[in-house]
Amino acid sequence: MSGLIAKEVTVDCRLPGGRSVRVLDAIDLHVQPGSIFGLVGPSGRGKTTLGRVLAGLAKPTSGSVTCDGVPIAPKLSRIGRGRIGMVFQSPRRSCDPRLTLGRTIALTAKRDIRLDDVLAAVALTPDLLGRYPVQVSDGQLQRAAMARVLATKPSYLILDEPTAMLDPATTATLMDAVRQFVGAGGGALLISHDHELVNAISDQILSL
Ligand SMILES: Nc1ncnc2c1ncn2[C@@H]1O[C@H](COP(=O)(O)OP(=O)(O)OP(=O)(O)O)[C@@H](O)[C@H]1O
Repeated sequence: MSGLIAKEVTVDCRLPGGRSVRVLDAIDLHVQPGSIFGLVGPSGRGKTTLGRVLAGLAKPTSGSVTCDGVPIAPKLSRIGRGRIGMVFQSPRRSCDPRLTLGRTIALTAKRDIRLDDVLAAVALTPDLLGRYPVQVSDGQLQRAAMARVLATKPSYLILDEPTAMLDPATTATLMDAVRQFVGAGGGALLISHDHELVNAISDQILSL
């Protein structure tokens, strides 16, 4: 079946002392191609954990994730790996400080990607490409992080609080890029504390 689909995803985490805590309990969700799925909920409810499981970055204790029928969890397939792109809250933590923005984007870009289109989608001007992360603002770096993910041509985007550190103008630019991605047939999961933003942009919302 098409879509990024979680079935009965359960995650238990170990605490110091060996005790285990259930972070996610049999969660189902379906991110359809061409749509935005909003994920909201109070701090500590497991939104990031679920995003990481959906991206294949963390294993669930039980349950499964498939991406257009390809397994992501419990076992991540090689084909599944490239289908999902994740944008994190902090671009400073997700971008290598030793690489210019241009190199950051080019390093994992698909060969046939039109870089100009990707840069235009996030309103990143070419003069910024020669700069290192320390030489740009958080908003500029987050747009580069988004460009890096778009340049891998994912089928699905998972955005974990991508606008938490950004001003309204940069937030609008990033959300426009998400709408454009979805308009071209991609599916997006937007994790955010910002209910107003999630309500405005999402086709479907799950509250954890
Ligand atoms: N490796 C871990 N070991 C133990 N507990 C963990 C681990 N990772 C996450 N947790 C716990 O799982 C719960 C969910 O964390 P998670 O970061 O997914 O929540 P969240 O909803 O994204 O929170 P926030 O909105 O504050 O980012 C938290 O209570 C956290 O303490």
